[in-house]
Amino acid sequence: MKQKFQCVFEGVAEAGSPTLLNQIYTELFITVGGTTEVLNQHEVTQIEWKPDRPETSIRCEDIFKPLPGRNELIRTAMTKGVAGIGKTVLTKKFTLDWAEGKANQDIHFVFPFPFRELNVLKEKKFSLVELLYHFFLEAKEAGICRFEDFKVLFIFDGLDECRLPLDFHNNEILTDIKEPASLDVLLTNLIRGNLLPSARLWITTRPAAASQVPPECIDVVTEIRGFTDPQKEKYFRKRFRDKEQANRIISHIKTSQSLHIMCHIPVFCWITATVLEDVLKSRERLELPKTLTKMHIHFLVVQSKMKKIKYDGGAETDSHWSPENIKMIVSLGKLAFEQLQKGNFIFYESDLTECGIDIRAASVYSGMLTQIFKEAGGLYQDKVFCFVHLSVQEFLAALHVHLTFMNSGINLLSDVKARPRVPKSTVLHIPSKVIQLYQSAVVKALKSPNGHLDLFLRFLLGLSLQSNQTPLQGLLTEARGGTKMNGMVAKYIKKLIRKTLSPERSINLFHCLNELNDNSLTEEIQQYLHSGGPSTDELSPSQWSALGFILLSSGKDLDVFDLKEYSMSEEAFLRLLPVFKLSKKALLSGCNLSERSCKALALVLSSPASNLKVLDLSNNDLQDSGVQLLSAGLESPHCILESLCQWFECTIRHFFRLQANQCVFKHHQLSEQPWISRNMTTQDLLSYFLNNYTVNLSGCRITEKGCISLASTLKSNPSHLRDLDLSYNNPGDSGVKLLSPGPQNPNWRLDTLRVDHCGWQRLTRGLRKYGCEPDLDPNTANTNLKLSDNKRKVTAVQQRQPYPDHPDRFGCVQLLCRSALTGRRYWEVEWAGWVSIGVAYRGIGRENNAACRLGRNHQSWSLKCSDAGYSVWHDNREKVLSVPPTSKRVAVYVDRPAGTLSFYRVSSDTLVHLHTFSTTFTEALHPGFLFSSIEFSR
Ligand SMILES: Nc1ncnc2c1ncn2[C@@H]1O[C@H](COP(=O)(O)OP(=O)(O)OP(=O)(O)O)[C@@H](O)[C@H]1O
Repeated sequence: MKQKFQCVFEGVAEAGSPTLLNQIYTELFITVGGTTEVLNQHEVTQIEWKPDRPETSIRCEDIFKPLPGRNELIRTAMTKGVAGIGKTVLTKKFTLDWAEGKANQDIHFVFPFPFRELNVLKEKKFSLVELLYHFFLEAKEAGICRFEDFKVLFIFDGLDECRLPLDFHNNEILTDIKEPASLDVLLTNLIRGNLLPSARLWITTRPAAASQVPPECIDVVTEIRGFTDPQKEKYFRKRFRDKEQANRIISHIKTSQSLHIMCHIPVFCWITATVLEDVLKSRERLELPKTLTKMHIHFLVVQSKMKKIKYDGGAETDSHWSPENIKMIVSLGKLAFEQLQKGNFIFYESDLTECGIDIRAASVYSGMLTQIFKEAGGLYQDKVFCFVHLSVQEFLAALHVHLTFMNSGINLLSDVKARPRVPKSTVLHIPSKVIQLYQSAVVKALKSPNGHLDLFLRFLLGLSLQSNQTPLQGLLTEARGGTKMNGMVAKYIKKLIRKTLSPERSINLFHCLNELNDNSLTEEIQQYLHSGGPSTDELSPSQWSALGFILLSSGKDLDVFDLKEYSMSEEAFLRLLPVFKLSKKALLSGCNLSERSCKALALVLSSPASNLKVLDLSNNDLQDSGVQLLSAGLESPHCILESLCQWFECTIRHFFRLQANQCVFKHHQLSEQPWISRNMTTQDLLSYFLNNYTVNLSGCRITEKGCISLASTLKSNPSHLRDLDLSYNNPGDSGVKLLSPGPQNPNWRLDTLRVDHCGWQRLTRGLRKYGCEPDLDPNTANTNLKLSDNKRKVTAVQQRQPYPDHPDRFGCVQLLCRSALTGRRYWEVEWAGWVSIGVAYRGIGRENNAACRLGRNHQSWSLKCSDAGYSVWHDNREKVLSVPPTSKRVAVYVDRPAGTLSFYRVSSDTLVHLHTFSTTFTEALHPGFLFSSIEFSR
């Protein structure tokens, strides 16, 4: 075992020449939790274990250790992870550590089975013991047969590559390890625990295939999330022993944000290392690859160059697309595609010959194809082959389909019989034919139950970009495609995303849009999360990180991070932290954030990479404890925050402006500020704010308890505080007394203590603490509007109401509320039919013409609601919103001093943000309602 697992084959220069696993192995970030489920929620029972948040990470050797706080033994573990994230390498490292006596020594036998190798036994019958003997001759030779007496671990790597039906529901029950059965029956019984229940099982898979195993068979799900930033660096340092070279490569990677992000996937680190080694050597100034396809194209270019120079005796200046190379790539592409379609990842010599590949030449081309020899004899008397990594097979398969279409006009994805033999020049100029190629690829990929064409699809779409075709010129007769065509394909994909697909599938389609350089990708993701898509809880951590990854690599300007645009939930915030991290301005107002987010925020603020300058945290439930955590981040020398809008709703911008470059502030100006010392505690900092600036603690759910600590903070320092805003809290009489200037507080110089709008209702979380009940004004009501007796309901009716004439009465079918809105106000409206809900200045025109309607002038703002959808109106300009009107309740929130008016859809008590107007309100505002004059509704 030691011998077998100490090497990995990574497509190094010489065929089959190995790299020592321990030399390159870099720790991976693995989290515990998640589900095996990828299809619709209701179809599969969720496994009951919920991930502990923030995520629990575990080490490779601890996969089978009981989870903290749970003593149950883990029989079956499943490790999920996207392509190239390191699943196979992880299982190898686990096995090697065990074989070397470093870990898991309680296990007596480890039997690793790559699914791709089991596939070839599909037709045969074995007993479990025979299967073990077949693959592990040592066990047979040692005469071990009572496996139930030992602690045995089976590792099944690559469930996504499994071509057995795994029919858990209909396969017969098998309990005898000596009874022969088909491999499918053997495996399903082993996994169900009927066969050898004492064994432990470890299954690895790409996420899309995880659901092939019923969730109740899995005790724990772990996810490989790839390399963290320090791990990426470690990887390159291990890879390049020469310190100088490692430094150059690392700093090079850091220059491209998306490349740096992409390197969280180990296989990219490996490809990047191979590509960059070459890029940095060459004198050409190559643009760094930023997408999956680009990366693989570069990889191919590098391999072709290597082959030309090393094996074909070519010069560096010769074209690397020599006739031999082209022939080889065409053959490899054919092999990759044909075998991928069949679901094969291991090939025999005959498969290669069929595609015109000469084995000797193939072994030379070791970067692309690695020979593996089955040492244990048995099944593999022949040489068998596989691509160095599955993603390389998927890329070459896509390249083959692309080249075939571009060079001969044949769509390999269409039905063979339906392939017309049309001359290429004709086909390539028929947009519908080109689109058909991509559409058939999308449909095929979506149909695959285990997502085995997902990556292929991404590559195929990536190859349709002209910019990606340029480095392949020489292989291609000429570059084709165009932005218009790409736009049409993107449109088709977006349509599909709007259908309810599993998150896994939708995410792959987002990846596809990213490959197509689609510039509305960010909006598409926002819309996906907002409407129709999964609830924030339904997405697994890796799906969130995929979304984050797509957003980050989309190349879109993410300077402003407005959480409301994605989802107003703490979960979404924590999951989208990588996107937030890169922003300069973060708008997190009213997003249900709590103390948990403060911890994460503090980490970001104190990170040297943080760009954040403006942070709006108003209307969240941070509370005292959260603010304490946040302060730790603010104290960091790396924090460059200039404006923390309404943090704790405190107006302390002045302080932060002082810290615009806090390093300077910390090291130089500190000494000049006698009241600040380098070791200031959070409490000291708070005192500092309180003593030096106008403080606004409005709407912070502060009670008498909070007032006691405020008072003590103020007392502990000679206070200079002049103005304290405690409005929208519930300090109670005693709290107010504690803070009020008077004989009991002789040091107070407080001129103003604001305690307006206070009361118990202000302790409600979120915006509802600003709740009010608008009172409909009958004097403004149009005569086609009927008010209920309690003035809480208005209905548009055809019969004119006998209202007396009044100068305030509207000619169009609308009305206003009586009381003007002050401060912050929140109300909810239930609607039906066609209604515009909004606010207006009292002076809005009363005539019966379009310009007097809500939203059709500069004096009013409105949200139009109808079954067809929402749109917002102001100054006669309409913006149609993409959120569907799945609920008949909307909420309106006005912060008059801040100049914001927000609309939300209320769905079972949660608010989905629809739109926010930001302006300066110059007059008193009144809620108002406009009805369609044609369709009378409530
Ligand atoms: N922990 C690691 N340390 C160093 N290199 C790694 C590590 N994990 C993966 N790699 C590199 O990434 C490549 C791909 O890893 P691996 O084959 O384990 O991915 P995978 O998750 O099994 O992918 P797939 O689902 O496509 O089969 C490896 O060949 C190796 O070069």
